[in-house]
Amino acid sequence: MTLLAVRDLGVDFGGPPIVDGVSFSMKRGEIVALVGESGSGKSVASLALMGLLGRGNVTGSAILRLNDGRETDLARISSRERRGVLGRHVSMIFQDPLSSLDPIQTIGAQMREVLSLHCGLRGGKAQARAIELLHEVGIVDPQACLKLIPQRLSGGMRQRVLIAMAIAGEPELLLADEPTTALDVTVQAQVLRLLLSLRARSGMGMIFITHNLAVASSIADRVIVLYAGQVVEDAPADAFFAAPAMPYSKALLGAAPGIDSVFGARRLPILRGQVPAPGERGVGCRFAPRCDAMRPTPCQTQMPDLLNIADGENEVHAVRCGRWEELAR
Ligand SMILES: Nc1ncnc2c1ncn2[C@@H]1O[C@H](COP(=O)(O)OP(=O)(O)OP(=O)(O)O)[C@@H](O)[C@H]1O
Repeated sequence: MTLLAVRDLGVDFGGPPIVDGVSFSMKRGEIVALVGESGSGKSVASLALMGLLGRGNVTGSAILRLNDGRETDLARISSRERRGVLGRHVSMIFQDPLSSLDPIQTIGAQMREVLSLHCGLRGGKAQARAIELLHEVGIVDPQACLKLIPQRLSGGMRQRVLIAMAIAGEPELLLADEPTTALDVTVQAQVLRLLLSLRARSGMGMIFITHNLAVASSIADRVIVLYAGQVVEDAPADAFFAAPAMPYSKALLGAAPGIDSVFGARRLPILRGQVPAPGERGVGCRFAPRCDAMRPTPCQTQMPDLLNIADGENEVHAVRCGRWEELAR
């Protein structure tokens, strides 16, 4: 069953569009990795689809189907509605847990605030639930942790605390923006395992933004590649890692051998050239200037559509390349 349907999402801040025509769907409980080089629009697209950008900057829709069957368009949500949705139906965690936590308040005070806001719990009930949540995210001594300020915790512990806060309201959708990037590799693997176990237990869907293909292959059911503000490939993770169809995806994977677990974690390899800035995109394929398979026609003259090339009727493996069929032979 569909959890989120993003249609034709676009973002501009008064200049040329930063993100345009982004469409994808995700199912309940699915983990989608949103990958792409720096500047490809991952953060801007995800803020837009969480309703965190001004409505004047966003076009298109991001329809979230809530557990109770109601639907809400996150891209067009009012600030009043947003207060009822954030924390309860959608939650977020970011790369740097320290900047997401208040440095002078104890973890206990911050967790009680979240539990009061999103779950209506106060006093002893909030305390008990905070302990339960910290326990759930693998903190060995929750009572001691509640008394500490964030500075006293390790990076991995802080990220666990933030995850505990993010799941307090039992959201249907968690957006995780590079949540393991600042952590060392062993802790990174622990946090990924934790997120996988939370998904298994709660059925929460996740959009996982990452630069790191090893992380994506460790956690994702589906991979969506963003390039210069557009989706260029959207595929089940198995198909993506076995046989990517878009030359950009092939280049990324080809330049990052041995992707099989987070223990071999590395960031996206550097390909020649750069992602074109929003004002510097040509009329054709945006990857054409960097593509080894580029032909002047159609690559430079025509923007390829995002085409579903999956065999099965209900499957999606979409690719934005005018030559994908030739290249697959
Ligand atoms: N508030 C803003 N006003 C104008 N341009 C912006 C704004 N925020 C981001 N951009 C531009 O949007 C483009 C995409 O940025 P975004 O942060 O979404 O990329 P990203 O893929 O998340 O990169 P990274 O992985 O480095 O975070 C960049 O060219 C950036 O300069």
